[in-house]
Amino acid sequence: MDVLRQLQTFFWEKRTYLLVSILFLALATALGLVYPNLLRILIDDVIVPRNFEDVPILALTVLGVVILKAGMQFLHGFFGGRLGNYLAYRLRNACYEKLQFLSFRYYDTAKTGDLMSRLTGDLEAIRNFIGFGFAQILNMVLMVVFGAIMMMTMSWKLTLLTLVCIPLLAFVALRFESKIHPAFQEMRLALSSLTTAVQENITGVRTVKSFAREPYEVEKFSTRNERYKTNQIHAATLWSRYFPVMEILASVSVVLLLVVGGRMVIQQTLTLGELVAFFSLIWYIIGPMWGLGFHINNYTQSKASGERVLELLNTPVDVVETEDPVIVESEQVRGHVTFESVTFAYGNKMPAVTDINFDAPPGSVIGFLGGTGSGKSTIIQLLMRAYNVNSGAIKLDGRNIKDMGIRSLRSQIASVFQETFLFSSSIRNNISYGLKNVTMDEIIRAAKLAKAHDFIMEFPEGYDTVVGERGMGLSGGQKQRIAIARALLKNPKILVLDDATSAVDMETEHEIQSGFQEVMRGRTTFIIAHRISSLRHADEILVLDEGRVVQRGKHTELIQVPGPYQDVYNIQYADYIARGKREAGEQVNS
Ligand SMILES: Nc1ncnc2c1ncn2[C@@H]1O[C@H](COP(=O)(O)OP(=O)(O)OP(=O)(O)O)[C@@H](O)[C@H]1O
Repeated sequence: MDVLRQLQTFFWEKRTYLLVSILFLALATALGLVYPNLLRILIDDVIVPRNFEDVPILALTVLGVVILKAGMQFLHGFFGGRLGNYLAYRLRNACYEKLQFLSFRYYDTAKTGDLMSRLTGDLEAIRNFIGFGFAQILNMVLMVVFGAIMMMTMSWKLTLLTLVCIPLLAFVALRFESKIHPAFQEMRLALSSLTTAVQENITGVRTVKSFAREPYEVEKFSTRNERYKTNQIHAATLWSRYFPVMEILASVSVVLLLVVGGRMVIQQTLTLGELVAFFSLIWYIIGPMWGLGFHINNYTQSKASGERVLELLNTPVDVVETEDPVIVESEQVRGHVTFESVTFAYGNKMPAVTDINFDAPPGSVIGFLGGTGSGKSTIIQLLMRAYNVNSGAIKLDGRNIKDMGIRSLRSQIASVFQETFLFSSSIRNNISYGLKNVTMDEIIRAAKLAKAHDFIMEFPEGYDTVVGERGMGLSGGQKQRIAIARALLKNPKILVLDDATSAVDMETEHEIQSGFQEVMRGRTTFIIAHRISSLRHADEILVLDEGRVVQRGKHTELIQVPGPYQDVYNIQYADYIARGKREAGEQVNS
């Protein structure tokens, strides 16, 4: 019920839809009670006394009731549908909004398939239950109550006899529910693992093919498909057993009624019309019992779905703004970044970075070098406040970034990451992503600086070329150049190049970097690179190892001292150094 109470806030505004929908369903149910009475009148007052002149009026009454009932049912469906759709619409928007604001920490462990199923299957279950299921459960109660009252007015003895069968029917229905519910849950899990297999296979199709793992993938899918099939067959078997059992039980009550009711008619304590009316009323009692298992199952499933959706909506966001965050305008920002004894760990793991200190005055270039997993990207993530630091402080223009508005901070930073994400839209939209009122000239200028203009113009549709999901149809280097153009267009005070030129060849890297020299002017730039050629012009280079700064200084200083920087230099410049030595030797010899 707590789930319902929480969901209530999402449809409370339209609660009249719920009330009206229930009201019309109750009216339709009440109108249904007219049929058995009409039958009674037909037999007792028309057929037996042979008053056939009343037949047309009775037929017209039946027609009127049918039309009226159909109208009520339509209105119930109409308002129920509106309510369910309104709720699903609000929940979908709320979930999507939540997904936008959830912290990076959440996404570190989130599963795409699971999130997708919350936004689709679970929302659908909630929509159905609030729109229809809830009213149906109330209606079941109404049918039993209305039906029993009506029966009482005819014969209390027969009514009690009918009601005696109810516990038995309810018992079977509940037993069925307790079996079908886990079967359905198992089916959902099996389906989820099936869709995950498909999703991962499509996403990782290149890896699968390069390892020639197609037969293994087919086998994996087939096993999961087999599990899904077995679950479906199990559920179908349960269903097919349920109905005959319920039918037999219901027939037993019908037989009992026939025996006892028939005797009462013979003894003239019940009219024939009343007995026939009783027989049609019995479905008012048995019908809801048949549906009991289904409705309870529907309720528990929707409740579980509601919990899953609410769990997402109630997930705490760990990076939050202070009560009164400082909002800085781009024009006021100078881009002075300082890290003061910053230490940070992901979850309960060992710190990813420990005691990081540096000062990056406006317009300076800071380079990071270090082996894989040494903490370079983590430093950048912390600067963007993707995570809160565990200790120490990160400052922008002397102000701790945790006191700043998150949007205001991030809008000062443009990043180009190792992995480029392009939206399935035109190249133009991808370059101008997140920016308003950008002219085509500005886009072209940024693309030219990123050395992307020429290859874009080679496409027949130029900047209007639509790139597919994950930037299909473009090479790694081309995607990266589009991402660089996107960052340059943002015109930020702080530029982050996280292995930004890793996917382009040396020559293009050189070209892009000469473009960078121009755009980096006046911006504080952080460069993460594996190639020394990308870092040699930095004002300060920090060499990291296992999250700690092990060397720092300028390129010219670092190559002089033995240490990791010199080692990397010696490896990357082996040819160059050997050539230098050869030339020096030749000069000495000559
Ligand atoms: N999202 C995350 N959740 C948990 N641990 C993480 C996460 N990201 C990185 N780490 C861990 O933090 C440490 C530093 O990782 P980081 O990505 O900063 O290294 P890096 O120097 O940028 O490496 P690379 O050059 O391979 O990109 C590693 O031990 C890594 O396993």
